[in-house]
Amino acid sequence: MGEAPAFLVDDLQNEPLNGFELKNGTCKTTTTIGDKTYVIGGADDGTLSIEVQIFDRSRGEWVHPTVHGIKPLSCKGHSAVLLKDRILILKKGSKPDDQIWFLEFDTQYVRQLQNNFGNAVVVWSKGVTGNAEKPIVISGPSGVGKGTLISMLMKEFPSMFGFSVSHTTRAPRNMEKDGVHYHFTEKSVMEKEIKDGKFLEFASVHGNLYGTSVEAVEVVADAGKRCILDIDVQGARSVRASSLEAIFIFICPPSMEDLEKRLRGRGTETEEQVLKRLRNAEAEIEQGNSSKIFDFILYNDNLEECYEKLKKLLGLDGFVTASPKSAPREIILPMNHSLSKIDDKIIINCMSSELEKESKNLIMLDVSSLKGGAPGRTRRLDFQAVSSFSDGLTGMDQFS
Ligand SMILES: Nc1nc2c(ncn2[C@@H]2O[C@H](COP(=O)(O)OP(=O)(O)O)[C@@H](O)[C@H]2O)c(=O)[nH]1
Ligand SMILES: Nc1ncnc2c1ncn2[C@@H]1O[C@H](COP(=O)(O)OP(=O)(O)O)[C@@H](O)[C@H]1O
Repeated sequence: MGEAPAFLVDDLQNEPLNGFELKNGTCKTTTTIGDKTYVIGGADDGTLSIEVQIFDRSRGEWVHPTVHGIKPLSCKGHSAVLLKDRILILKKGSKPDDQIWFLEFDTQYVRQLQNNFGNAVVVWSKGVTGNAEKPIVISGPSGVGKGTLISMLMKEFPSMFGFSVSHTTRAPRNMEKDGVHYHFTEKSVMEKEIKDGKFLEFASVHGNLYGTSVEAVEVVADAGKRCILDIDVQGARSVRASSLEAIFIFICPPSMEDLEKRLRGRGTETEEQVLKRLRNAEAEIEQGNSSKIFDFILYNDNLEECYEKLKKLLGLDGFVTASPKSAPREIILPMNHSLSKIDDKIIINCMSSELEKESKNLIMLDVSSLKGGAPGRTRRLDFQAVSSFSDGLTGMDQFS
């Protein structure tokens, strides 16, 4: 049982409204789900950092949940709306790319963490507008050409794809840069971070530890790009079992002889490492072909042909890189706003905003097609400006 200011308990008991903003100047909101009230907002130490506490009404006590995910930066205030398995948080006066957040309390990922950590768990996930697509997981034995194919894709479509930079305990190769190819790290540091739940997946591969941090995937989504993960079969299996929706592609060599030639030709490994990678390759190819993990298997015989097939399955064949569209209009939610919810539409009534000059004082946030969520960002949010309800919600401007 944790300590929390007594006045909050009184406030909670008197004001059980969802999304209610406590009027005691602490910039907190409360959201009640069953016998639990989630109190979200400024810490009691006077800072505006966003903390989460749960008041268990049936037991009359405070619960301090384990909070996962990268939490939102402090803000001057926020409003909250309860959705099915998460609370939508709209930050006031924050930048457009930092104003929509979700606190998940009953999603698949939360339940998974709850099983691992055994107490109350909540997870933050930022909301991103637009149509960012599912991440792509690429696996295959060492030397098959994964890195080469990924580089080709990122070079041809720089604004479309972003690479998930893994952590590894292996030593950097000559041309590899820390933070670009990998986050090169100490084993003890990485093990501690794994224990703290910072990794989406991890595996021991060819004698070293490799892992994808939640942050690695989130920074790509934040940049509005589609995330590419280059991970081994064990990692792919873990991601498949996680709640991160992705497309899984396995790259196969034409033969073991070709694989050996490529691996030796690359000249980055010692003889001992080459032999270890070749030994592991047989089992990886076997699993890649037989397991149900992968949606697609591509043979990388002729590089150009394989690349064309990869583009085709990603829907990029014949894709002409379009001239950049005019930047989407951005809106900043005003400090002074109120919320209501009609089915899957959140109506934000702006008391004072730029939009008022255009006599558009309502913003509608459509949450009907939300995708993704923790670990990773929550995608497919759609903002629209509405003049008033008398419009019948027609004639709306798209903001995403
Ligand atoms: N599970 C997992 N595997 C990874 C990760 N990053 C890289 N790998 C895999 O680790 C293996 C070795 O990678 P690396 O040492 O860069 O050698 P390469 O495969 O020869 O390029 C490859 O199968 C990668 O796909 C990760 O974050 N998680
Ligand atoms: N289709 C291909 N034919 C011949 N060589 C290839 C082909 N694809 C990749 N390579 C070469 O094989 C080596 C290993 O490729 P790389 O992309 O580093 O593999 P991985 O990332 O899977 O370990 C590199 O020297 C690369 O230039």
